[in-house]
Amino acid sequence: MTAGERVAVRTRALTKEFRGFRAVDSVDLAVREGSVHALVGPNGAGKTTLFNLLTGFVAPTSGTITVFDQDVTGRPPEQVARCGVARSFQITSLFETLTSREHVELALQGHTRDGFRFWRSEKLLGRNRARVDDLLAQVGLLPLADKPVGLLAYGQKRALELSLVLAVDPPVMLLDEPTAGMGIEDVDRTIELVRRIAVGRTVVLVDHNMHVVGSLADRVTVLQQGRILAEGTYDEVRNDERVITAYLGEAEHA
Ligand SMILES: Nc1ncnc2c1ncn2[C@@H]1O[C@H](COP(=O)(O)OP(=O)(O)OP(=O)(O)O)[C@@H](O)[C@H]1O
Repeated sequence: MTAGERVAVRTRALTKEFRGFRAVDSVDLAVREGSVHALVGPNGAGKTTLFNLLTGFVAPTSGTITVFDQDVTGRPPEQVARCGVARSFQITSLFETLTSREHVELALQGHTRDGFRFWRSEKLLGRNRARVDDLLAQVGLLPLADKPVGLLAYGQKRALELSLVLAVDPPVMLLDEPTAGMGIEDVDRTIELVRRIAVGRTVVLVDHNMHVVGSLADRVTVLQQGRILAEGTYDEVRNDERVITAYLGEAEHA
């Protein structure tokens, strides 16, 4: 099997019940290595729950999850992360008084386990500094590296969050609504950013914005009431009658 045909993340009959209610119902998902795979669906379709299952934040009721053929079913988040899966968060979780540089330094230290070493060699500090600069440059924040995060614009904070996921250098990156709450300019900048950082990685993306999904996703899985309703390329799923009906239903309901 060549790279690109390998499956990075696979679920089989994955199910999560909350007091008898199936939020995720028998989901068979195969995310190909190197692809950007979007999870979409109307409100309450189970996207966030599936996302939480894939990262170990929620334990499944039944079914299995494998990462590069390694069974991670029921493993806690830190163990899933060790298998190469890192996630971003929808909710801004930054420290307003720390700078972007300090955030990335902390993320790198946490990742490399240097966090609790009070003495660190000049060489190590120098190496980390180059890496911090590189990560900040990748997300366009190097010129603002020493500004307290509280003074950054919303889109810049979201870019910083992406750099914190990148610091872990994960083979599989899960992005939860990276463009939520953004204006159109920031959305387009974030699309470019995700496209760049997706090179050489597998990305699972949840986003409500169909412009984002259409621009980035190689493959789209549409969920409805916890089940897979349709799957294919963006063009395939957006022309699928069942998908149109599901979204129209939601619009009418709203
Ligand atoms: N901890 C929980 N306890 C009970 N029910 C839950 C819990 N988490 C989610 N649910 C329910 O499971 C269903 C799927 O929710 P989920 O948040 O995964 O959907 P979603 O597709 O991410 O929706 P949205 O687009 O609105 O974020 C919903 O009906 C929700 O109310």
